[in-house]
Amino acid sequence: MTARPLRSVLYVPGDKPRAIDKARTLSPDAVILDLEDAVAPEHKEAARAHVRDALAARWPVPVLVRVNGSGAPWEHDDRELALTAGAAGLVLPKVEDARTAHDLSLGLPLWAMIETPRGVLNAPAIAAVPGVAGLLVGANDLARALRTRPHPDRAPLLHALSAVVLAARAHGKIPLDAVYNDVRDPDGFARECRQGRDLGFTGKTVIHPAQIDPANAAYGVTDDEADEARALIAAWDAARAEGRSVATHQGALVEQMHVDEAQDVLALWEGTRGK
Ligand SMILES: CC(C)(COP(=O)(O)OP(=O)(O)OC[C@H]1O[C@@H](n2cnc3c(N)ncnc32)[C@H](O)[C@@H]1OP(=O)(O)O)[C@@H](O)C(=O)NCCC(=O)NCCSC(=O)C[C@H](O)C(=O)O
Ligand SMILES: [Mg+2]
Repeated sequence: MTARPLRSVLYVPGDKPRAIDKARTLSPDAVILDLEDAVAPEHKEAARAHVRDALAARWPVPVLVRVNGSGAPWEHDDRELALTAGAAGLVLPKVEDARTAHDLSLGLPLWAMIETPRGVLNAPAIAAVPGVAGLLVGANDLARALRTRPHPDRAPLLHALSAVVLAARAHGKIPLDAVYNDVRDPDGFARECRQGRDLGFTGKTVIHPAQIDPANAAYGVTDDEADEARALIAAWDAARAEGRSVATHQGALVEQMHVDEAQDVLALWEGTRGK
């Protein structure tokens, strides 16, 4: 369980000051100011200036910066900006090996994007790097690199999505699901959020204001779910008080891991109340 909820993480193009201002008024659990693919080469420098200004302002949530990756002409300036201007973390695209993640863990939490076949294969080693806070799936780049074709239930990507969750969870890191490109398809978005949550992701990266509340709902906890978690814990406490090692709740076995899960649910509920 994360100390902070990360149900929705909003990408905002670094060269769009109006969108950056708007993001400050929205309710994602974190924001990524993007200097990479959302910004055309001729706008990179202006974007860096907008991002620096944005980081100087007050934000209600953590603000990460996605920098251009290794080999790009902007990589050093972008990293210097993220390090000096107050970003809460650095999002690094197309991370393919642990060495890169290690070398670029420069004092800021590193969020490694897994979006190439080599990145997926090396995801466990990348997640194991101490400075890595989490793994983000980049499904557009990954689909292109794998030569898969679009599929409504993401069947061609399922092995990679699960590999990212497995790697992150094995090392206590946070897995965040990929963006959903069609910002005018709420049903498809909700379906993909449910799938991502079922697969074990902590939250979803999003690209449009309209995707924030549905992601928060899909990855959040309802009052009924919180009540259910409390009831399960009460059943466990009663059983333990009677000296029993296991309990049942509504006919189903309850053991310590179910209680741990219920406590995670309550922590998320507490952390997102009113948000
Ligand atoms: C996807 C968009 C290009 C759609 O833009 P548009 O049609 O202009 O949206 P709207 O007119 O509906 O916008 C309404 C208002 O909302 C603001 N807005 C839009 N998007 C954002 C945002 N992301 N953050 C904050 N505010 C936003 C607009 O400014 C309008 O405001 P106002 O004028 O005041 O009413 C557009 O949504 C967009 O650019 N989204 C972000 C794209 C992005 O960041 N892409 C990069 C990350 S995803 C990626 O790289 C994939 C990954 O690497 C992979 O490989 O998969
Ligand atoms: Mg990408």
